[in-house]
Amino acid sequence: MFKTTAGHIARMLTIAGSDSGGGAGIQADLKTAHQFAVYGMSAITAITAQNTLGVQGVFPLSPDAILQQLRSIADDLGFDAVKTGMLGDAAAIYTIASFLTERATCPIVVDPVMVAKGGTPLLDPADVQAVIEHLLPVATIITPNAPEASALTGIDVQSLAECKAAAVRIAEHGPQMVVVKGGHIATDIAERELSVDVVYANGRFTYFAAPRLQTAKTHGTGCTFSSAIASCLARGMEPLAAIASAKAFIHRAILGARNWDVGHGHGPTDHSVQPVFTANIAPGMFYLFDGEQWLERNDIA
Ligand SMILES: Nc1ncnc2c1ncn2[C@@H]1O[C@H](COP(=O)(O)OP(=O)(O)OP(=O)(O)O)[C@@H](O)[C@H]1O
Ligand SMILES: Cc1ncc(CO)c(N)n1
Repeated sequence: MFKTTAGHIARMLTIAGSDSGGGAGIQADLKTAHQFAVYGMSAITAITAQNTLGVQGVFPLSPDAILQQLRSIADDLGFDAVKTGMLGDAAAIYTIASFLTERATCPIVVDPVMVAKGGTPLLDPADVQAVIEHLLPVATIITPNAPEASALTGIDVQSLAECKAAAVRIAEHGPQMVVVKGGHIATDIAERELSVDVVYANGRFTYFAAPRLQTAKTHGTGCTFSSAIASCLARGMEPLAAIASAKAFIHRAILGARNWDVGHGHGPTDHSVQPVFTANIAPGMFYLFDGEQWLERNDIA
């Protein structure tokens, strides 16, 4: 599938929570890295007892346990990109942000995980300010969903216009690129129901859209998307091309699992689908994924 230079394999480190159900968190991240032919490593921040119906328990690890994992990885294996997911609380955020400031010289994708799909908090709501003050400044790319973009900005994000406004506000805190994901927002463009991810960087918006899939099998979509971006960055891809590849991958992964019978609630996605790559992504354009390739759509920009 992929060719890697002899002796070299791109390495991606995920700093996130464990999902016993296997569809989100560390498990989704490592399955995704593997599918992009990237070597995956993990520093676990918390163990969750979780399935497709919800979260039954959350067991945070101490900042020291998190830091020791990070040091073990940095002292020996190294990494070409980092992704952060569920971090739990402000103490974990300070520890991880200081580690990344001292030891990471590679791209960092921050998925500011706050609440699981069923409504269980995965970050103490009082600690949103720690994300803003400590995590946003170290992020190369941040990938909030609509409720997370609302929590980070105070803007009630329910439409494309509000995604754009929130992206500009979040960028003021330091990340080089902001992706406000459209999974929670119904967007009708040219009479099609689309899931549109809004990307903001260097004063310009770029849009990645795909048809909205009518399915409840969306457990872990955000984790899969952000770890696909980090995997592509680890491979040396440009940020916009990495986001396009991740969007195509999550679209295919949702499609791939729509007839699965795994669990009784929000089922997981299929991480075994093939990635799709494109090199020709220009900032400022609107792109639509048709399941096979990206189409540039000037008419709906
Ligand atoms: N029904 C859908 N059809 C097509 N794409 C979708 C759908 N739901 C989500 N996506 C895509 O999946 C990616 C993740 O978006 P989403 O907003 O669901 O993240 P999330 O809420 O953080 O996910 P989670 O909390 O389950 O990990 C985005 O690229 C989004 O456009
Ligand atoms: C561990 C974990 N991280 C992130 C999410 C968000 O999907 C989840 N449900 N569980």
